[in-house]
Amino acid sequence: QLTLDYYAKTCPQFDSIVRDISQQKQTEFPATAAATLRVFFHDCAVDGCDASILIKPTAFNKSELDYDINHSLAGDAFDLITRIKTAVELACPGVVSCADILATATRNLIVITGGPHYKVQLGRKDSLVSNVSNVEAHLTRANATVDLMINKFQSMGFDVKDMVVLIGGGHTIGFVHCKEFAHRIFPTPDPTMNPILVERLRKMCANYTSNNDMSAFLDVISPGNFDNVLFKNLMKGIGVLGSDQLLYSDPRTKPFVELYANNAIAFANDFAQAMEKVSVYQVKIGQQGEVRKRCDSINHN
Ligand code: HEM
Ligand SMILES: [Ca+2]
Repeated sequence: QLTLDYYAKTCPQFDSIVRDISQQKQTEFPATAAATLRVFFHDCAVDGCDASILIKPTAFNKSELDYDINHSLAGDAFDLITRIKTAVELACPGVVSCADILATATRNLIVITGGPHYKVQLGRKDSLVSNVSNVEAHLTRANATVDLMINKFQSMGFDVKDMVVLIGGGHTIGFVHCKEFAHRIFPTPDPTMNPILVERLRKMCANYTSNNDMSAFLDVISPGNFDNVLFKNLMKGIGVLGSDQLLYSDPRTKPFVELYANNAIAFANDFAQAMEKVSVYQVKIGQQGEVRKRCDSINHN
């Protein structure tokens, strides 16, 4: 089973290495926290937190990264994990899994950006496979219905309240590309979006078909701070992502949006608890996995 002090004897430097490099990278590249949190969620949701998302596609294997939703995962996250893995391998070769690095770095970055602390159990093994065909059943798109979202989270063992706190926490930092919300502003505006925001986003995204990089903040008010402001935004009709804004229209999810908008402490506590649960979702232990030599490829023995 997983334990909090898994590396105490075999890699006592683990915590300080992950902490220092996460801090450095976030200072240098402030998009790192959101990038890493999204990669972590996309890893855990597909066959558990086993670093399967980090495997690069090869000529012989279409990996999870070949799935279109995963094309927009940001490079800063992968770079961070490579940096940490390199340092950890120098200090304690062959001991620390990529899955543990990703889980721990994600927690640290949430704390660095102002979010709550939670404990990360350790001892995950890295996956022996990463297959593009495993992704479809587990991740949802920007145009998802609330029914679909509830179903997918339920299949992971998360109830509606967990789902709302995870999505609202996940989307309190980071970016969304124009193509993900273009249908809400062109040609006819989505009536649930505040008209001033519609105008602003229309200007920002005017050239989005020719410039695919155009993006907006998911939380237009406090994009760099890990806080409960996204929930307040949804109550004002200034959510950017359609699937986020729907959480305030559906009677099953609306009460939780209101709860978290009005209670920052409840948000912090419930988010921490839900992330602790995500972090141990379907983890591999013992012979179910390996400690990868490089995080982007499965070991060749
Ligand atoms: C139904 C559930 C969800 C849907 C439909 C969804 C959808 C999306 C979409 C469309 C984007 C924008 C991607 C882009 O344009 O590059 C995004 C970004 C993001 N998502 Fe989610 N998401 C969901 C749940 C979550 C959860 C549970 C978390 C974490 C706990 C999360 C964390 C993030 C983060 C941090 C970003 C910003 C990434 C960055 O700036 O690099 N999402 N999500
Ligand atoms: Ca996985």
